[in-house]
Amino acid sequence: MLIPIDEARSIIKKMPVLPAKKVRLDPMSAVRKILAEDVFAVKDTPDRDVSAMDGFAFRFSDLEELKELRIAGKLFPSTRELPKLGRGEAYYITTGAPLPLGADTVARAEITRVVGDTITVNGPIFKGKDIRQRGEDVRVGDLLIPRGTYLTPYHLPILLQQGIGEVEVLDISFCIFGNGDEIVPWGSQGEGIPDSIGPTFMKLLERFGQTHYQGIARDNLDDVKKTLSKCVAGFDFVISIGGSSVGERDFVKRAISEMGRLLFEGVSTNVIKRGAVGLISGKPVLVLPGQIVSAITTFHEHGLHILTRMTETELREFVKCKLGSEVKVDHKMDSTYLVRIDGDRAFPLRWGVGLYSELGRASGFTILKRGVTYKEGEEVIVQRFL
Ligand SMILES: Nc1nc2c(c(=O)[nH]1)N[C@H]1C(S)=C(S)[C@@H](COP(=O)(O)O)O[C@H]1N2
Repeated sequence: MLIPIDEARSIIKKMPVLPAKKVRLDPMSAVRKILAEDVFAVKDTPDRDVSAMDGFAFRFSDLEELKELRIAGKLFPSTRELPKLGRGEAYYITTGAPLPLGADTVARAEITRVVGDTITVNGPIFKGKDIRQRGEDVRVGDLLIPRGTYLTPYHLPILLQQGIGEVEVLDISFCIFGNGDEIVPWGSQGEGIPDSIGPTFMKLLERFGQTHYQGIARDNLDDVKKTLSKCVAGFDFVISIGGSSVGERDFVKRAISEMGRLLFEGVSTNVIKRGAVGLISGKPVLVLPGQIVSAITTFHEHGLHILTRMTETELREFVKCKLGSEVKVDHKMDSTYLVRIDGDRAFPLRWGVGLYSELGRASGFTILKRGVTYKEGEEVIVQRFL
């Protein structure tokens, strides 16, 4: 029986889930994983007042009064002992070097003139110029990266610069398998249709932990059950692809019912309608349809919701967009549409469950009500793809 999507959502909201596993990794290894803790700054950045330019550091009031300052020494980023600035003195300083004690201004090299051991400044200057203040970028205790963030190489410099040696990231293990006598495992040389959906999830889910490819279950109840058993025994989250419909050889839902509990077998929303959710030995089993657009959208609808529950962190991203063109929903049920987001507009793409060509263009999907004609510019909620 197909149930309304709201009912499926409330079943997922209430289903028992085991808490997501986590692991502490060094920042380099944590890139392209999902952060499982808030990361706070452990030090001010910069950790002291430093020069923003190559030039000379001095007290602004000395320059105003004396016009000419005496060069008392040189300071580099490696300088440890900070000299005290005497009256009328300036220090040669390079970018990133700490200021001498008492200095409040830097004049960059281009506007200073050096004659012997003195300098004059010939250019715009004011108190505080070209200094990066301690804590200007980050202060101790600031929230640097919130949990749930997908760590990218752009997060790496802040972690490294802060000297943070380890961060906690999600470490959920996924077991992924396909169903169908016509399918051959991805990468194999045999005759048949190579699995193109399993590998997609292998890559997509890496950010949540580890992914394992269990290959293809043959179209018989025994093999589907055997495959499910292996997955459930060794992994936290099981993803079955294909064999989700009502064909004579679609066994996966029956296998789940016999081995555990099928929480729902489908929803009355087109494209994602055959996606189902079950539990075997406390492990979630997500049944994805064997059509690429259906599989991806169903994963985002049900799978990310389950992961959000397991991690107690909202992993889904919803955005309000204006429809880029009119959509007439002339299906028998509410329907899922791929969209491409451009600015604040969501442009519907071609409709279909297996349009590989559209997936690469899509930013996410929206679910629209049956029988309704949505006008261009009308607001819709889009769930963004990972
Ligand atoms: N008779 C029938 N066939 C059907 C459907 C259905 O609802 N009824 N669903 C279709 C949809 S929406 C999808 S995505 C695919 C799922 O394919 P699968 O069984 O390989 O997972 O089956 C299609 N075939």
